[in-house]
Amino acid sequence: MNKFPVLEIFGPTIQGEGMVVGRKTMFVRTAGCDYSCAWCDSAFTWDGSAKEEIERLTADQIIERLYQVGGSQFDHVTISGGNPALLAKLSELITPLHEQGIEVALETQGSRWQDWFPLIDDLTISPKPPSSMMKTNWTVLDDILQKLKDHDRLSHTSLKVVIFNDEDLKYAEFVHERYPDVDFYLQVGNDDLEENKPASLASELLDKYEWLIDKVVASAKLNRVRVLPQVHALVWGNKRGV
Ligand SMILES: C[S@@+](CC[C@H](N)C(=O)[O-])C[C@H]1O[C@@H](n2cnc3c(N)ncnc32)[C@H](O)[C@@H]1O
Ligand SMILES: Nc1nc2[nH]cc(C(=O)O)c2c(=O)[nH]1
Ligand code: SF4
Ligand SMILES: [Mg+2]
Repeated sequence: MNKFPVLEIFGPTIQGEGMVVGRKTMFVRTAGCDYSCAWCDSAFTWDGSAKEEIERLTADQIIERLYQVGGSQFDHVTISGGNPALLAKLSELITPLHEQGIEVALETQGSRWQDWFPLIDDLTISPKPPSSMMKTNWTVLDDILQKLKDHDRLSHTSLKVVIFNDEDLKYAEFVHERYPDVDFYLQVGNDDLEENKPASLASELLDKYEWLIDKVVASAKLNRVRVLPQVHALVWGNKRGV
């Protein structure tokens, strides 16, 4: 059995972002990322600061832990990271979850394809805008979306771009024009990752949400789109494990 690097297993909570926002879910957060976004809200998964907390678990052990933590109060698991798409054998986790009637979602940035992507029920691909300081490999992203289309999985797929500034909005317009058939989400960027008073953060983020809504409303290139904040950040701030 393969062992997967896991940093957190938590929930049930709600999915705070994107295509299934509000859905009651458990989270499995894997360690390691091929990116290092300037504003990553989960940098502990790749910057070495939590390396003592990384556990190497088999799929069976992850499922056992999910039930220990979540009881029988869940039927949906979201795999995030880090970049879980670095892990070749995740079907070992996804297939048994499906066999137990549990739906599986994935959060990834679209830098790597894995042959288990077509198994995912709610697949969020989140290419990174200029403010992240990362560079999108369009050949790879084109290939991922083509493969999902070939597997007839576009109805289970969404694109989600985090927005911090006008340049990011231009990037989002470009992404949406390139993949017009894929459901498209714009998400408020949180640039105050140190704030530990949820109420103060929520008030800042709601101002940014209003700014983003105004910008999207004014864009002729962003029509078949949805605009969302990170609901978990509004409710719990920058707290980990929620
Ligand atoms: C931490 S990432 C992990 C999954 C994968 N590496 C990715 O980036 O898609 C989960 C989601 O959080 C978003 N995110 C990260 N930092 C953020 C921030 N400061 N504000 C808003 N969204 C953020 C990412 O863009 C991504 O959509
Ligand atoms: N509640 C909640 N929703 C989320 N959606 C995406 C998350 C992530 O960090 O990938 C996340 C998270 O960490 N918590
Ligand atoms: S790709 Fe995701 S986990 Fe990796 S650095 Fe960027 S936001 Fe963080
Ligand atoms: Mg998060």
